[in-house]
Amino acid sequence: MDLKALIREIPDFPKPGILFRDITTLLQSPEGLSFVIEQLVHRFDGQGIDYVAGIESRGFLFGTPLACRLSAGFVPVRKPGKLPAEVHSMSYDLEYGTDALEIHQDALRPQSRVLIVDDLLATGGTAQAAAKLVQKTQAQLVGFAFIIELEDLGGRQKLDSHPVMSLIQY
Ligand SMILES: O=P(O)(O)OC[C@H]1O[C@H](OP(=O)(O)OP(=O)(O)O)[C@H](O)[C@@H]1O
Ligand SMILES: Nc1ncnc2[nH]cnc12
Repeated sequence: MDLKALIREIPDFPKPGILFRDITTLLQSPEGLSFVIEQLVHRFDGQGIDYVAGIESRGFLFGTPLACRLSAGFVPVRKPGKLPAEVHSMSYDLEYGTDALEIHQDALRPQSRVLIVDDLLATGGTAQAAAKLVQKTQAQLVGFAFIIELEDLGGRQKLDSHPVMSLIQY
C-alpha cells in the first residue's frame, strides 16, 4: 500500500520552516488505518510484549489498537499535569520547542516487556524521554515503533541502544 499518499503535508505548521506530516488523513482511511496496525502487529506479535506505552497525543491513536491486537496493556505517557497519580517526569527538546513527559510510577510491572509507540520520529527527543521514563519504572524496554521517521533529523541515533522500526521514511 502507498502509505505516503495518505500522509498530508502542511508547510510552515506549527511554525515557519516546519513541514508538518499530518497523519489525520491516514487515520481517515479505513484501509490505511488497518494496514498500519496490522504491519505493527506482524512485526511484534509473539515477542512477549506486556505493555505498549503510547506517547501523547498521536501515539495514543496507534498504540491503543496495537496493544489490543497484541493482547498487551496500554500505558499513556503524557504531557505534564495530566496524570492523576504519582508520576516520574522527564523534560526534552522538540523539533519546535521544549516539553516534558510523565508516566505513572506504578504503570509498568518491574521486568515487564514494553514497546514505545508514537506516530513520528523527528529529532528523537520525545522518544528518548519516554524511554528514560520506562527505565525509571524498572520495566524492560523492547524497542520503539513509529509510523513515520524523518531520517534527516537523526532521531534513530539517539535511540540506538534499542531496536527502532518505522513504516514510512522521509
Ligand atoms: O522526535 P521529536 O523531535 O521529539 O518529535 C516527535 C514528536 O513530536 C510530535 O508530538 P507533539 O509534541 O507535537 O505532540 P502531539 O502528538 O500532541 O501533537 C510527534 O507526535 C512526536 O511525539
Ligand atoms: N515535521 C513534523 N510533522 C509532524 N509532527 C512532527 N513532530 C515533530 N516534527 C514533526
